[in-house]
Amino acid sequence: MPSAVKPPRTLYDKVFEDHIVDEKDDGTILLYIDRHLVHEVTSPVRMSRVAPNPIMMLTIHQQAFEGLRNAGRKVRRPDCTLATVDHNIPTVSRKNLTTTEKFIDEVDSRTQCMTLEDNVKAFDLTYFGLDDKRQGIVHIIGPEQGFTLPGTTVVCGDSHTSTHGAFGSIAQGIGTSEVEHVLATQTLITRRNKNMKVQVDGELAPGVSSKDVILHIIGVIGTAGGTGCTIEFCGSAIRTLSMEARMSICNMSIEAGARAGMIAPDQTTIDYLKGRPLAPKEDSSEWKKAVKYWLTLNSDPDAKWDHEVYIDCKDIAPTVSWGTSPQDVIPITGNVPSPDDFQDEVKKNACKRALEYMGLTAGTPMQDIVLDKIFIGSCTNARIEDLRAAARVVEGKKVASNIKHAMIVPGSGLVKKQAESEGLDKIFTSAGFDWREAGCSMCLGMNPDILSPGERCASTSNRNFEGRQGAGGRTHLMSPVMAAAAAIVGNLADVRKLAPPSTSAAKGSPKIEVQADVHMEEPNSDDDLENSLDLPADSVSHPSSTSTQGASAGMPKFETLRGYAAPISIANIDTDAIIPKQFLKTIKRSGLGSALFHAWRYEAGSDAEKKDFILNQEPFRQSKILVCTGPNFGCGSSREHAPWALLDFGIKCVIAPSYGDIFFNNTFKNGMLPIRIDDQATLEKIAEVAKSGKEIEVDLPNQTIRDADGNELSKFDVEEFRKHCLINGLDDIGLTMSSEEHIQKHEARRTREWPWLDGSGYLARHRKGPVKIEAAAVPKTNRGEVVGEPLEW
Ligand SMILES: CC(C)[C@H](C(=O)O)[C@@H](O)C(=O)O
Ligand code: SF4
Repeated sequence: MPSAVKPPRTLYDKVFEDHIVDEKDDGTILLYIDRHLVHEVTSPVRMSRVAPNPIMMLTIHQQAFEGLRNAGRKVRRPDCTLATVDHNIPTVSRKNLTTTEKFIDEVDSRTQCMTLEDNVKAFDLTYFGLDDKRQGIVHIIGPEQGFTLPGTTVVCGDSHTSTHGAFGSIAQGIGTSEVEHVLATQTLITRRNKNMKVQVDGELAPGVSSKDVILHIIGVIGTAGGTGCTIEFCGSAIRTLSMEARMSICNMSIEAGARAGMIAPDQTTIDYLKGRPLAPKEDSSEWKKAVKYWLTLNSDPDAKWDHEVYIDCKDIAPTVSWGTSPQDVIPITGNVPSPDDFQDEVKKNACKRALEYMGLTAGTPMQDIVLDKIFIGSCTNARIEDLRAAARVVEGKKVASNIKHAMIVPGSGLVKKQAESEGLDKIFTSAGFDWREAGCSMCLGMNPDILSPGERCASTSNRNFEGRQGAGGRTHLMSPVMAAAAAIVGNLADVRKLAPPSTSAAKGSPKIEVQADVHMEEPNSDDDLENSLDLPADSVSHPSSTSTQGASAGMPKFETLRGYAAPISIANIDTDAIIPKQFLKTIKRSGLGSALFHAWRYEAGSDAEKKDFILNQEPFRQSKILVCTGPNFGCGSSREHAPWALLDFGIKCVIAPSYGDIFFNNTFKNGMLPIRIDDQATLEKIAEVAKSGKEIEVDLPNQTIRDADGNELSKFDVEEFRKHCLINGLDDIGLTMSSEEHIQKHEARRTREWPWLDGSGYLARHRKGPVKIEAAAVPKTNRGEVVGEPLEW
């Protein structure tokens, strides 16, 4: 008889299993999503709908919400969806704010924000707009409001969704196609991640914070170290950290290549959640039931790990980045490394390239590096605790005269308000800092806050990619106290020499007097609520009479692809490089081919092509395939604009040793095929054929790559479900729609076992539970044609 005893499981396994709606034999899983955060950049755009019949190729460019409208679909769980604007918005004073339209000067940014505003009204979603003091970076406001809860699944069209894993939730970034899928079905088609344990033990030294811990970890395991994994951070050092510090760590799991990061909930988690507006009411029976469940969420002692990493705190110093990848880190006491310090060729070349971009000479002491700008902000480090820690360093001192601009950008309106109530704004402004409104700001510079070419910045953000904070800009990543110290000294600096050393990460460490926490505010009445949400009174009701029947749209089929293949040999090509941020302001998915690899393809500030870039040479201008011999292609941001740009250029297939997980997923959603070839010699052989300018053939049905004469170059693996969808041009949403019964069953269990997860939006009291979707028996295009065989879940 099979034993009823479950094998030992990890925290991830436990939460994952509690969300499985349905599972297929090949390991494809339909996962229920408890919490969906939405922002303006990745929600308006919808994948192009392409009719499967090549003669009638019809491409319709729709917005995500527009796609729902056209298919007669609703947002299934408005009560589990929370939207805000953060990436595009100016961070200048909002004193004169009247409307978004008048406030945002830049046309494309304005359009993106206004499109979201229209959509949240039409679909009845909770929205924190520019005039709402709860507005802020999406990963700051979720936890702040108690929207993020332990044991939940959380998604957002944003890679740093990993932040929310600090609560013991499975929190993953998704692409725009998946955003639409979640809006329509409240589920995600996914697979199990591998389990990786990163155990950090010991005591953090003075001046060392959680940011140093995560930078150090990434330095050790590399930016592809966590590929395919959920990392659980554990160990005595992690246990002592505050929730804010844990969030900074989980936030950068994505820079470690992981799908998600998690920390088991404990008393610190529970204390943080007490009284948050969207958490169950303290001392209610729901709260007690929730706490009991939350405390069961930890890894069993004998749980099996796919990878284990052990870190001793005594090895962690205040850490800064020197290069253009988050793995390029070094203690502040070190010197700029040299290519000769690296053994393998790929790393030597990456170092050479990074030093050139960063304008650095090997051997220079890090503390001799002179700065131009300081940025304290971002979803990694713009919480109240970060600002308190930075203020302690800055108090009574002045920003160095060589610093052109030092900005503090709080993560949310409530962080800003709290900081002001503690007088932190005064400390910063007296020192010469600019005190701004909440938003993503110079973390990626989609708004006017950017670096000019050649400018060097000490930044508390999470990415130091080429051009990340502005074309030609140079970013050094570090903790808030280190950025504060750098502002005062004018160079990269060691905070331990400057401030009374303290560990900003330790629980209960703030030395500044804290007034009542304004994070707890909740609207008093429905009128208040409707005013602050900027919703017309009648919009807080009720499903319209629109049919919920969803016709599924098709995708272009992928069978055999023959064409020129462009060889590239760079490691860690991030999606910022594939398509820089200035091209993300579109509400369409088309026309992005000209922006592909923009900084590498064109001379700075002009349309003139760089002759040596492969895609500017014949016959590679006509490439249909890209062969990248460096690992971790498409790492970083979740922007689906990256596959859209490749596709629009004409590239439908990428061959590489490994990929960023979100990029890998996004390609399939667009009818593209990413192939993993992990044998380097085989890959080099394919790249050689590509380089010779001869065509290559990728045969998906037979999973074979051939040269132009039909000789086999390699076999490749592809998951059965994905292959089936590609060959038949199937659209995921249509497939999931046919699982309505399973979804309803899960929702009934959810209401029974985890009642606090229902109706958690502020508008819940007006709502009557999930919006029912009806099964579409056979997937169809939005013009009614059947696409491929229906696939049962
Ligand atoms: C715009 C968004 C897709 C992106 C992300 O996913 O990370 C952004 O937040 C970033 O940090 O680059
Ligand atoms: S990484 Fe930067 S741009 Fe991306 S969500 Fe966080 S703050 Fe915003």
